[in-house]
Amino acid sequence: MSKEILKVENVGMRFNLMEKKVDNFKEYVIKFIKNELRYQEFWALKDVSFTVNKGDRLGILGLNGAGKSTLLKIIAGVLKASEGNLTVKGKIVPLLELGAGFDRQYTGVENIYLYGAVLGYPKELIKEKFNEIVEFSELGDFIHVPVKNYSSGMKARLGFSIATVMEPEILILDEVLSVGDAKFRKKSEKRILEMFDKGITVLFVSHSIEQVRRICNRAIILDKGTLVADGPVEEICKLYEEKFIGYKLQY
Ligand SMILES: Nc1ncnc2c1ncn2[C@@H]1O[C@H](COP(=O)(O)OP(=O)(O)OP(=O)(O)O)[C@@H](O)[C@H]1O
Repeated sequence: MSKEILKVENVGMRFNLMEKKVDNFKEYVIKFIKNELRYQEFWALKDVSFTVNKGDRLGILGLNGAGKSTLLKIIAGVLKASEGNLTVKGKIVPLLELGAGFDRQYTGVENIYLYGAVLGYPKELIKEKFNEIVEFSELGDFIHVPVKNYSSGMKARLGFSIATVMEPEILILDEVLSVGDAKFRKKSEKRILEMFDKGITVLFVSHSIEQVRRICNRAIILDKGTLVADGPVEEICKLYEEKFIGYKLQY
């Protein structure tokens, strides 16, 4: 019998958007004191419900601004939902904005420990996996250089190497298979595919429908913050191509 690992129930996310533009912090403070700040409510997600079973590889489709990243951030615990419930039964590793958690002043070596701690890995475990992380990142001597001197691809490579060295139960991938150069992309996709063989659960956001078809067994569609379809990957991708993109892609 399939085991439920994630349950999203009636989740909603409200952002408060400033009605008028505030140019600087001083103006913000003055308006705040005078109680002149006016906000407009914006629901990025509304009443979203679905469940994910262990071993499911769920693709999340939707046009720009549909709410995909917001949903993943809520599941990862980066954002707190304004309403609804979330039940997670397993260790999550979110690959959202790779390297976003790095401290620019510190070297790659120092950031391995820092970022590892952010992901909840014990220090001993990071020590044990240290060489493997450095080797996979292919940064060579740059591992001793402050991260502020890295290119964006180098940061993403180090972030990916740290986050995937341990095996999580749920892996969240937000457009991360498109980072780095072609060689690293191939290598990172191989590492992810190896994790799949071990029955890992995956939540996957990509604008590449071809990649969703290749990686996922199930998919959902978000449209302006609402879940509008949920089913087997082929059926949902076809629906998305017809109803949202307006034509069938060649792949
Ligand atoms: N911190 C925030 N404050 C206000 N609005 C936000 C915030 N974060 C996201 N939004 C809004 O929520 C909506 C959903 O954004 P989200 O990034 O989840 O979309 P997405 O489906 O991931 O889009 P894309 O495909 O372009 O990455 C957008 O309209 C966005 O402007």
